[in-house]
Amino acid sequence: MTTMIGFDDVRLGFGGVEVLDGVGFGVGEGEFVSVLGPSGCGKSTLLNIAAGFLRPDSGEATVAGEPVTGPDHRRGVVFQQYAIFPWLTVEKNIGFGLTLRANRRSREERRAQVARYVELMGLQGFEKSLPKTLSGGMRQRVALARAYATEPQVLLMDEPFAALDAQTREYLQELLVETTQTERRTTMLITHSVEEAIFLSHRVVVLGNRPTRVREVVDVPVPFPRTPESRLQPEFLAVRRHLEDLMRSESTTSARS
Ligand SMILES: Nc1ncnc2c1ncn2[C@@H]1O[C@H](COP(=O)(O)OP(=O)(O)OP(=O)(O)O)[C@@H](O)[C@H]1O
Repeated sequence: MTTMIGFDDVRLGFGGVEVLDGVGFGVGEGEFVSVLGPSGCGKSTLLNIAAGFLRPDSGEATVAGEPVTGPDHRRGVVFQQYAIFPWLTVEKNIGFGLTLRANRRSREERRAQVARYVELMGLQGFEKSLPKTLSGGMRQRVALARAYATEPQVLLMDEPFAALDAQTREYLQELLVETTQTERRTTMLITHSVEEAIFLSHRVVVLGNRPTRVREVVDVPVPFPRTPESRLQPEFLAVRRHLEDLMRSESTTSARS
């Protein structure tokens, strides 16, 4: 499998405190990989390195085989806080990336692409709405639609559902898992939720405590298509138990140190 997102011995510290201590793993083409780890272990830092917002002290991140040296419109990023423009309507937000030079499309293509992602994210009827009139869950659907609409090489998602209530969060996980089954974009997702990581991913990368390395990479043998019932399958429950044990042992280690 071609590696689309790669971390090779990535090290980074802040003000003399070592955070990432030689992190290495890859995300294959079309793969969905979640990154779990104790609070403050450097998950967001890792994502920011892949996005080109931060440079490692040593080691390298690559996207599609090229070293990451700075931000690039071919990477779609979704954050916890709504990364959408409050002054643009839903459809203008979704189409925004398609007006930029790197991803520019004709007006017709833009219209078709926006309509496609409005539909995939269930935003029909809200095309002309402004973000302030939408619920938190709908705003995140706009952010996802905008990230997908440019058909990026890779998608990088940092806790996209963390600010949402439990029910909305589950609904968006279901919407995202459906989308990934039709879109197959290489995706790296940062999350605190074991359940979310399993439900969405082919594999889960577990990071350890600072100074941080990869503790384990866990395959998720839950078949696709995934549905709400997948959460009850024995394979799902077995992976959940394993990941919860790993996370628990990491938090015990950190409490002792
Ligand atoms: N720009 C920065 N300057 C100084 N320290 C930073 C900076 N960014 C992150 N850190 C520190 O690096 C460590 C890792 O932060 P990061 O946000 O990547 O962790 P995280 O695993 O995503 O955390 P959480 O799970 O709490 O969201 C933390 O101790 C944080 O305080």
